[in-house]
Amino acid sequence: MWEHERLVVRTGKRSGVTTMVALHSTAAGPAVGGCRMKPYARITDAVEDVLRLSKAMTLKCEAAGIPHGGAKSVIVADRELTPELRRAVLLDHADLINEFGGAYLSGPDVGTGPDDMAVLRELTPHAYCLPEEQGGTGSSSGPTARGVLAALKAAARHTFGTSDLTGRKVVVSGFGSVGELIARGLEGANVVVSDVDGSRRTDEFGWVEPGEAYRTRADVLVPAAVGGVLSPEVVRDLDVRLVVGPANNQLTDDGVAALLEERGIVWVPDHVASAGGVIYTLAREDDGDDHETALKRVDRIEATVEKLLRTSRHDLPIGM
Ligand SMILES: NC(=O)c1ccc[n+]([C@@H]2O[C@H](COP(=O)([O-])OP(=O)(O)OC[C@H]3O[C@@H](n4cnc5c(N)ncnc54)[C@H](O)[C@@H]3O)[C@@H](O)[C@H]2O)c1
Repeated sequence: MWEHERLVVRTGKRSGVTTMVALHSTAAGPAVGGCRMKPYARITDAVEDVLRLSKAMTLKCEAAGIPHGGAKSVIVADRELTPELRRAVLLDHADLINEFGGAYLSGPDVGTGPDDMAVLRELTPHAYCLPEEQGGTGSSSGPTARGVLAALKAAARHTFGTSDLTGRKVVVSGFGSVGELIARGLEGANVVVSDVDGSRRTDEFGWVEPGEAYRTRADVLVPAAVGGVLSPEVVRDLDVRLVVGPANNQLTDDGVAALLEERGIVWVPDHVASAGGVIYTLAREDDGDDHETALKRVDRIEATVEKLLRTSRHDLPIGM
């Protein structure tokens, strides 16, 4: 069923590169969502991605109590982007954002960062998270990681009877900007990390090869890389009691939530666990909150998760 308000795909006049915006919903307010830049095997894969991610943003805003709807944009990086071409693509994308007249507010996502937002801002006011020296709040990875740790606290209390993870084995799959901060925040835990990029390996934490991360016996699994990682086959082999992480759209389809539940694995939906970044950014940039006040808003994810797990069907005895 088609449930999006708008999907616009454009080939940029400066760059010749395809970029797109999916507006899922503006029912609650202007739609927010990051701008993802990556290669896709087929253009239809990019369309599928932008549609799924934009819907997840609506769910994320709703769960976080933010008066915004969900959207997302994708830049199809189907060729090498020299600095000049990257700039041209971003300016083209800014034109596309302007076509939405403020109904779509963009920020960084996988493949883009605060410097890219500054380029967008040259042509559109609807870009968030500019570098701090340019008056923005910069990368949202810190608040996102903080939100995941808040979710983990509530989920651990629910699953293990205590939020203290001392001695518990935690696998963090995706040792990128958010994954690294989560790993560092897991004080006392036996943290094992994994990444397709072998250069990310460090003596600071244990290491597991990416192919093994989802089969490793542990207490907690933190998906912090890409989406679509929890398929029926993967869930069958999971050997953990709790899954909570920032990766967007972790399930290959909604039915996988029931499979997790059947296996007695507590799963915190990613749209709840990963909301720290958007909560913090809007608190600072729209509401004018100071840093500490905005972080307190992020910390409320703990209470949200506590309530969710108390009332959801996931509230079942652990069967492992
Ligand atoms: N950064 C944020 O504020 C934010 C907010 C909400 C959600 N998220 C989501 O969290 C996830 C991580 O975001 P990030 O900003 O840390 O991204 P990132 O690009 O900094 O890190 C992702 C890491 O995952 C690794 N990776 C990619 N594919 C992998 C695989 N199959 N197995 C293991 N590792 C793999 C990459 O090499 C990289 O080191 C993404 O799914 C993102 O959409 C991020």
